[in-house]
Amino acid sequence: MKIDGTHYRSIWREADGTVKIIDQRWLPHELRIVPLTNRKEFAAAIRDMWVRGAPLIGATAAYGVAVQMAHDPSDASLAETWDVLHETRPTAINLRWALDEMTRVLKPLPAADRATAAFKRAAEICDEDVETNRQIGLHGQELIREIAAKKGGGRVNVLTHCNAGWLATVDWGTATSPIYHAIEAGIDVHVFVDETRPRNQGAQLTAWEMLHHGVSHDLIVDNAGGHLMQHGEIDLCIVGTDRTTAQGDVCNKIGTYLKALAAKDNNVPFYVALPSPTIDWTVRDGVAEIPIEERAQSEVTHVQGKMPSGVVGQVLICPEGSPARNPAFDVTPARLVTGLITERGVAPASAEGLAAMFPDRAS
Ligand SMILES: CSC[C@@H](O)[C@@H](O)C(=O)COP(=O)(O)O
Repeated sequence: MKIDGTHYRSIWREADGTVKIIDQRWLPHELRIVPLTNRKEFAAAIRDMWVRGAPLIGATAAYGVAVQMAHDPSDASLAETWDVLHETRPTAINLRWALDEMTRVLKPLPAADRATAAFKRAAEICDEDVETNRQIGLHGQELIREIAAKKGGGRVNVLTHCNAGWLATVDWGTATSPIYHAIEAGIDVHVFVDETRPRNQGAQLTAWEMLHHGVSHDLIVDNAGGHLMQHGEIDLCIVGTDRTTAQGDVCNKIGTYLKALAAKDNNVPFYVALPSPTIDWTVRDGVAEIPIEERAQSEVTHVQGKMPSGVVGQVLICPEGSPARNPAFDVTPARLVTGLITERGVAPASAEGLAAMFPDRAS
């Protein structure tokens, strides 16, 4: 997407072969672009969230494998890279999907051919992600159009959680793609952006995206969504997902489940936008089977912001020494999900719905 007239993807390869990312830890205060040059840096970039968002984590891992293949294309190196990158973030299934895909392509090749093939496949994974998200946008746009029509062409109010925007993918975003497409199609859309504690991806990233793309929006605290729904201020919710099970349970950023409960109680449609690599066909019961990443206590006890001095830093917001818990994701059961917006269309959130949409993938 464009920032101040320049088109960016969240990850790309320069003509000289260097892989670059937007270091998202500094947004919205600074647009910092950094190269990732070796496996250690790729692992740190994913673990410490220089990049984040399930599809972008997968794309970054793919390039991480490619950079490692240029350094050491042996079988041992390929296998070790799978392990090193896979352990960085346990919940987003796109990470495993991308590592498996790179291994599938590279394993049968002679070592001497692996680096070239790896960069080619990583670039394709990025391009496929962009096209997939574009398709998600076109399907999701129709949902927004239907609501606008029901409102006699009135403004459609969308609530979103975390950042499932272009920064979380290679481009377009998942949850934001329907919004961007609807706006391009002339539909009047307003977005309520959950701040999304603890790391505030909504406040720092989604609000930044909305601002730069001229999207009408309000930043809200995480606890405001239910109140706004009770008062008819939300027409639909669209969120992303880090892993959706074969029966349609949706794992996403912590707090998503509470929004889905509030939506159900207020008859607000609750949609989840996802590319097919985010479906984990090997699991059914999301609550029982998906590993939930527990992150550092400091993400809860501190918040990051720009100080009056202009320095970006962290401040303690609780008594020093108070312990904290920090589960990074939760699971919204399929029964609370109105539909899954995929690149092939909108599927009911059920085993049957997903199997009918992806007969070639479901087992
Ligand atoms: C298109 S991104 C979907 C999800 O990955 C997104 O909603 C989310 O939960 C991101 O979490 P994060 O911890 O920032 O990686």
